[in-house]
Amino acid sequence: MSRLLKRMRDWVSNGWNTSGSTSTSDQTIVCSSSAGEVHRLPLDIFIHILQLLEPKDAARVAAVCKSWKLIVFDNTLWMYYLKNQQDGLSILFAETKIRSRSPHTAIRRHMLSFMHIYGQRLQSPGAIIVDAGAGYCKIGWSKYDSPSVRFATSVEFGDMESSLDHRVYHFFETVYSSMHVKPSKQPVILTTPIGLHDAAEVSSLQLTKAVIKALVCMMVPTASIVSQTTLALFASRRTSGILVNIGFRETQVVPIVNTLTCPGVISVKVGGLHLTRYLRRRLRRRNVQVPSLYTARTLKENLCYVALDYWAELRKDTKASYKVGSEGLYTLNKERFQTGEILFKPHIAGRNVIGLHQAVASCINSCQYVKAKKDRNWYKTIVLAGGTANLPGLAERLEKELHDLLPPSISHGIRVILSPYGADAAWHGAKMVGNLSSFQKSWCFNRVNV
Ligand SMILES: Nc1ncnc2c1ncn2[C@@H]1O[C@H](COP(=O)(O)OP(=O)(O)OP(=O)(O)O)[C@@H](O)[C@H]1O
Repeated sequence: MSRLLKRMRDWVSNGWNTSGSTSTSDQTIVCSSSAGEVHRLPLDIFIHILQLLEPKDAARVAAVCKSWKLIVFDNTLWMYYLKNQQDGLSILFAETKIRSRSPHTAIRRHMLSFMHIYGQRLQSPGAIIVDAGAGYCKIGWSKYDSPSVRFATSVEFGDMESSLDHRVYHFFETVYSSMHVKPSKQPVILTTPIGLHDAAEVSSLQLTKAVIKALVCMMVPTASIVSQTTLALFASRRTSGILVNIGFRETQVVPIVNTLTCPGVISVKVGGLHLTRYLRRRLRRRNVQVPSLYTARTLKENLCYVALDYWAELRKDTKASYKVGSEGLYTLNKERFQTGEILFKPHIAGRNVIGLHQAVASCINSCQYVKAKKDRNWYKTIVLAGGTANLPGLAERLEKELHDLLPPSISHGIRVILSPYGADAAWHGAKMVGNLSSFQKSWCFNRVNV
């Protein structure tokens, strides 16, 4: 095998195929004599040898003869190369399921040339992703592994006294200067809703206009604006399911079918900030002084979890400690699971809203008759995203509550899945979109500088 591989590498590096045609006498000699032993190999072994070559070398091998060209151009080889990259499964998912923004123009797999897709992905400039959540903004280039810059969104939207246009412009200036890129060099993907601190005062149309104005002023070449929840679902390699985003100030339960949000979205005004405040209040009641919300947040993120059975948990010793910087060691007991409990019983934190399990059950009831392509039970997959979804035990508890709440005919087969990316789920969904071979053609609906 290694001898054959070496010979193939030699053919490639000696430039037998530089003309790109199979009709020269030299190339005929390659096919009929030097390549003779390769021609006798079973096809799968020949493909395996090709897989050991660099993709650019495999592409050159195609010029040796017609039968090699057929094998090299076949999708099997290029799907292998795509799958073997970092995040290969996500790349294949993206290129086959979300190439087109509209699910109605989905292209069949056998009509795609994966060799072409591979080449286009190499040439793609990627995109700057701006996921401006209500609490935290995550920014990075789509070719990075994860967001490279994070900051509190409200801080960078600037002075509350200045005009909306000015604040949005200031925000994008911060984005580009922190990324050290010129706005005119890269397309941008912006997730919605944009977490402008006082968004209630501003209509989404006003905000969109201000965003487009800022991007035009900055000469951004193209832009794409996509919903956070749809992107978070993509990040778990799905196009249908119920996406539960536990955000900064609220939780959204969003039914998505074949990439489109369908009626039945439920918003509950409980988010990570409420859990942090509740933990701080409970600790103060025990005379534990927590100087800042930042400290409470750190304790929450490092010590809190969700109990599978709340009443059984109360009978256990659940003490655990955590050192917060120079402030010292904090010891939490029941607060460790009582904090997350407000997701299911918001009234204990003084919030007059329904619990997470009730919101999800209500969403399931309202959308279970919507049909998804090839998946009758799409609504039985519930994907948890957002920072608070990282609380250990949350997925198991929600699944248990749903089984208790819904009739067996509906609850049978329900699965609650944790997004692999937590708070960064929307960013990672945007990364899939921004690196697509079809990104600029299919997803950038607006050439903002014309
Ligand atoms: N490991 C963790 N455990 C518990 N909570 C966490 C963890 N990591 C992050 N969080 C919480 O998640 C919240 C922020 O979530 P996220 O970044 O998803 O919000 P956002 O994107 O700004 O909000 P939105 O989705 O509403 O726009 C914070 O309250 C943070 O404390």
